[in-house]
Amino acid sequence: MKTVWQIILEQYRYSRFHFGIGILVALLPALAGALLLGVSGWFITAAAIAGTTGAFLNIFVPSAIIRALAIIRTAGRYGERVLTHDATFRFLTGLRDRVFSAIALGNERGQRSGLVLNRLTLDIAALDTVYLRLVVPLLVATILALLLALIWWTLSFQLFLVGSVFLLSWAALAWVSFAKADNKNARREDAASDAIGLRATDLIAGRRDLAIYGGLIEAARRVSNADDRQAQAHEALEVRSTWLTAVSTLIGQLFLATVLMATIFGAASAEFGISAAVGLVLVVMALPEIFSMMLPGLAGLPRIALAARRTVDRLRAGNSSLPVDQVRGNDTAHNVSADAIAFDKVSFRYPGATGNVIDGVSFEIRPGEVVALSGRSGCGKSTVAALASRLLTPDQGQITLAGQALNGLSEETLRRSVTVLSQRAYLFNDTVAANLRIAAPLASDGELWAALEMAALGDRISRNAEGLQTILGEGGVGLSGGEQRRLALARAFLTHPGLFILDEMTEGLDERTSKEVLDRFHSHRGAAAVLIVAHKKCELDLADRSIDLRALQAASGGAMR
Ligand SMILES: Nc1ncnc2c1ncn2[C@@H]1O[C@H](COP(=O)(O)OP(=O)(O)OP(=O)(O)O)[C@@H](O)[C@H]1O
Repeated sequence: MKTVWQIILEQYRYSRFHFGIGILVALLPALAGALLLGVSGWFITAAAIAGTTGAFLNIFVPSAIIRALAIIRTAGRYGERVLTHDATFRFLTGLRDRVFSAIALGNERGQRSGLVLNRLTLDIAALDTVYLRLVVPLLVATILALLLALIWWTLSFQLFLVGSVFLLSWAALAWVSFAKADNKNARREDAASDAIGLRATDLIAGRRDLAIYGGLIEAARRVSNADDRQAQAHEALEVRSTWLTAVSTLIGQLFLATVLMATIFGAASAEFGISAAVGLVLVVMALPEIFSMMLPGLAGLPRIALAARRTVDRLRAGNSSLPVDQVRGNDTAHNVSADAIAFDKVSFRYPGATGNVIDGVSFEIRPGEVVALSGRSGCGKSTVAALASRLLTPDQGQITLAGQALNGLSEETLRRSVTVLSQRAYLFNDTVAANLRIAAPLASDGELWAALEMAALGDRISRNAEGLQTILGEGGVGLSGGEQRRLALARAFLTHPGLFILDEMTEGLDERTSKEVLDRFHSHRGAAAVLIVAHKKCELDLADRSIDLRALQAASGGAMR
């Protein structure tokens, strides 16, 4: 529950004004609603008594008060919806920003994207309710309870005693919900939801292989099992929520009956008048409804706690991975006399691995030079490429780009200075132009056509009636593997970086197409230096110099894979 408090505190700090005004405005309709019932009850009874006894009763003041309270309640409800939702959405907007940057900085690298997306959606939806369903109703109920206790105290000690017992019963119910939240079933429901997402994705993405090897039914059964587990956990949480509502309703009804008795005795012993007694009973009638507003928040606590813990972890990891000023700095990698990139005794170990995959590696690539990185499969070539583009951060040693520490560069400078071309270049479900403008948002149509020409894709795209506005399917469907790679090449040409990193760019292409794509790249890369993770002869042929990573590791005395 500590992390739930942390999230509440974060929201309070994010905007104290919106946090406070939401609670104040939520208090108005609750207070006006309770008073409306009380004053109406008193007024109707007093009018009835005046009618039978012929006593004088000023009907104008109470009527005006009733009308004013009705207006305040209606306007307050509207204001409450607007302001509490506004406070929540403002906070969530800021939170999403920070969570997305934490994910972008790679804190959940290694986890499958479907899993990250599923958790992110569930977590943000759960945190959505913290202020609206937990903080606001709990504070409103507490403030009203204190006000009522004060009124009872001034009217009758007996009434105060009875009222306090019931208010404390509700407080105990809220405390038990906090202290004994059903975290086990919340975790079970969460794990089952993850499993459904992952298994369903596998089933859909791998349906061809599953059909070939006869695994479709088993894969479907695994999705269905996860669904059953989620339903069981969900049911257990719902049973708990139903119990909570039942106990709260029971407290409310007992409360009403007891206050009714206490006021009857109070009126009978002339402690207070009959009209005031009816008013008091009606005020109390409003309480169960006000207290029931906090039930959805209390019932959802286990899920909220899970989401809060994961979000706080993400934010912590995000803060520790790269200081914000490094991400947003306005530095430039422009020292033309320095090497395009230099590794100095760089070591890296994957989390959970037993040893360093890269161990004390040093090499440099001079401006304009094309260097091929070779070595047997699994020796760490792609890891070096990921380190060079700061997708991974070294555990030891230093990497410099144009003489500046890679770690100290802003994200913007880094992405302008280094372009990575890999076999996984993703093509979005959007127009050709939009896919290209990811690299250069301000590029004109003419520049896009020029880049397509350089990548030998101009003819293919101009054959479509829509030209640059042709929609590509998800993942670039509609273009062949070679054409998709060329589109990624055109996108890269729009960036004009100081260093290109080619990691298995021609993977999956035949020798002829690979050579064509590489030749295109070579003749239009300009003055940029190139680091190629080389698997094919045509990639080695392109290079001015070749580095054998295994030999390099052995020379530095590092581990040999
Ligand atoms: N995310 C990861 N977590 C843990 N280990 C990893 C991860 N990625 C790669 N490895 C391990 O690190 C080692 C180096 O992987 P890397 O992909 O860099 O090798 P490579 O030389 O590029 O291989 P290939 O030529 O087959 O593509 C391998 O043993 C691999 O299993």
